[in-house]
Amino acid sequence: MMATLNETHDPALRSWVESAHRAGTDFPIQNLPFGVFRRAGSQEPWRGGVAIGDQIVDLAALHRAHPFDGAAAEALAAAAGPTLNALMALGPAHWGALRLALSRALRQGSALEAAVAACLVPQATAELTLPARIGDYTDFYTSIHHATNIGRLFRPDNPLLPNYKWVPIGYHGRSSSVAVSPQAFRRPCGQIKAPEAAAPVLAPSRRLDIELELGLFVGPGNALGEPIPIAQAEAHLFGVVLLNDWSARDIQAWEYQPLGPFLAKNFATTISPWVVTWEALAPFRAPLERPAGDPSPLSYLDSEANRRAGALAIELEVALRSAHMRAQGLPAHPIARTNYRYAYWTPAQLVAHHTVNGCSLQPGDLLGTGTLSGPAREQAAALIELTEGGKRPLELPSGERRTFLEDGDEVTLTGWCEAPGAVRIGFGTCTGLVLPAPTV
Ligand SMILES: O=C(O)/C=C/C(=O)CC(=O)CC(=O)O
Ligand SMILES: [Ca+2]
Ligand SMILES: [Mg+2]
Repeated sequence: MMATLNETHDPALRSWVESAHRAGTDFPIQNLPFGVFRRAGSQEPWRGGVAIGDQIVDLAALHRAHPFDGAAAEALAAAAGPTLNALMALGPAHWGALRLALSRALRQGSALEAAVAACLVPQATAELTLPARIGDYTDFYTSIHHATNIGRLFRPDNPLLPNYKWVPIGYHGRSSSVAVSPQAFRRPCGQIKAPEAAAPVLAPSRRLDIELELGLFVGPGNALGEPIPIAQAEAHLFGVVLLNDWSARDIQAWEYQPLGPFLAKNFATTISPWVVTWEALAPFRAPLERPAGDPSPLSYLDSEANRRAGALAIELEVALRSAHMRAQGLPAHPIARTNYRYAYWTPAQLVAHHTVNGCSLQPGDLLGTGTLSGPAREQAAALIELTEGGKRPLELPSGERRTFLEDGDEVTLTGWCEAPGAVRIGFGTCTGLVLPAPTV
């Protein structure tokens, strides 16, 4: 089941919220992403909101005004609380009804203009928190370019493992350390063993890296023991955020065999606060491109619809700003640019695979796509690839050089979608700041 184009995607729609039409806005009326917010510095309850232009529609306040009926009203009630789990649990019919009702209410000429205008909060006065209580977090490995590049560094003799083209590889991550942007976190300490050393030491990571990913928020779950067929997989996806899977490469290199990443990747994972809904992404679907000669996936991972339009074209960028650059007033410096459409496995395949053994997903679970490197060198989505394992430093506009992250570095991910006949929509930003390690 794939979200299809409808009146909410019409590029001709105009909102009475003027900032929704400013050039370059991430949040035109065709987007309408969901988040959880309150006024900054207040003790107000957290509640759901929808971004439009530079404003937030306060969904708790709107719910009290009872503007909608039926499924839209039920979905609005579910979105008024301190997490979006209840909304995510409802499924595409409810999500679509609420999106349509909000789109109509925000259009020029709407009879609900005054009622909705009374519920607007400027984004500049708000703080955002995690959109959902994340029960479980899984991180996949869907870029074959990343898998090949990093595999070459970790396993020179065997870069791309033979299972890669058959099975969507992933690992179970840790939801307790997923936080919303902007996140400041301490450089992790861990066991590190230099190649020539006889024994490891406990020390702050010196190879702290980023991973530019997307996060998929699960909607309705499946009962334990009941796989989700690929044809229904997308009905279980609520929406998409930017995700930075901060990674300590020196800790990782020593600990990861044979069970995979553990403490190298569970000290901080930053996501952007606005969840761009699955339905808002309908104009930006793309075919799944696989090199000729690659094996066809097993049938539970394959469908005509998935081959034709299972991928998503989302443009992604990483920018770095050091403490020195901030002091000099220099803007963040783009270091990589890529696109989600290069992924080897689609979101529907990830859902079908994750549940094929009967594993249950629950509303608010988070699936990381994996590092989204593209085929070209400047499309590498982690520093370990961009700098060839730390051998080719990047030059920053401040004159500094970087292999891995230094204390005080701030990394910002951005993402957006553009297509002919559609209005550009964006994801906002996902920013994290590296603080010095604790003393150990
Ligand atoms: O190939 C490896 O051993 C390690 C790979 C990663 O560090 C990447 C990982 O977390 C999955 C991903 O982001 O693609
Ligand atoms: Ca990752
Ligand atoms: Mg992580």
